Amino acid sequence: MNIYGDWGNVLVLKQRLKWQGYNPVVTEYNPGDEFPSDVDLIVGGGGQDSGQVVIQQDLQALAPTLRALADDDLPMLAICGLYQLFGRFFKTHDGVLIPGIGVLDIETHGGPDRLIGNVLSVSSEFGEIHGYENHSGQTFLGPDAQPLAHVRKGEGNNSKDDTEGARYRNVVASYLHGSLLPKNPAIADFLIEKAVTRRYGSLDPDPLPDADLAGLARLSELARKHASDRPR
Ligand SMILES: NC(=O)CC[C@H](N)C(=O)O
Repeated sequence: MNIYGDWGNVLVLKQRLKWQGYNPVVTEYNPGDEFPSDVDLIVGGGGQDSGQVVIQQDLQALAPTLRALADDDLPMLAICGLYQLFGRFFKTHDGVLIPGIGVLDIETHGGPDRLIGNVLSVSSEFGEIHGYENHSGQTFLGPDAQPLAHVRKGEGNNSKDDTEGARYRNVVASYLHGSLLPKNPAIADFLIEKAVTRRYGSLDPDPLPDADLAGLARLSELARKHASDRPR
């Protein structure tokens, strides 16, 4: 799935890998496709309730593979609608029960109101995380799920606690679109580091000239600043 610019996450991972001297190959996956036998990183976006219903059967068929890969420390990024389906289930506001794949110990209940707006959250791993949320689902973490971050502005997982997203091994899950990674390169670099070290044993980036590095850091800083100045 892909909504509110989530494809930007793929572009960021691709570009940052290229800057580090790697040659990433992106394989798009749609329901019914053959699942690639050899993957280093899985990225999935959000979707409307109807889109989640469309993919559910295929996702269930992939569940054992995805659970095994997550347990084998494959890095994954799951945003919003896919984040919900990485959990136990999403029960929509209309009462439709969409089963999840149980990578994450979470459950999601659709509410009458949508949680919409810019979000600022803080994570001990990644610092400040900026993004945009738009969901009816209220997600609650079970004892085996860790939150990705704690919300300072906005709603996050639900309107009751201040958690946002979830973490499991090298799986990063978040409600935040925008897309997430251009404004939060620390998460992109975490996923890249895990993918590359899992395959090659170590990350050995080509050094970028200082001027390029400074320019790149300035761009993502500008994006973060712009996001943080936006009203909710
Ligand atoms: N932005 C999304 O991916 C929405 C997810 C889900 N359909 C919800 O509304 O909660």
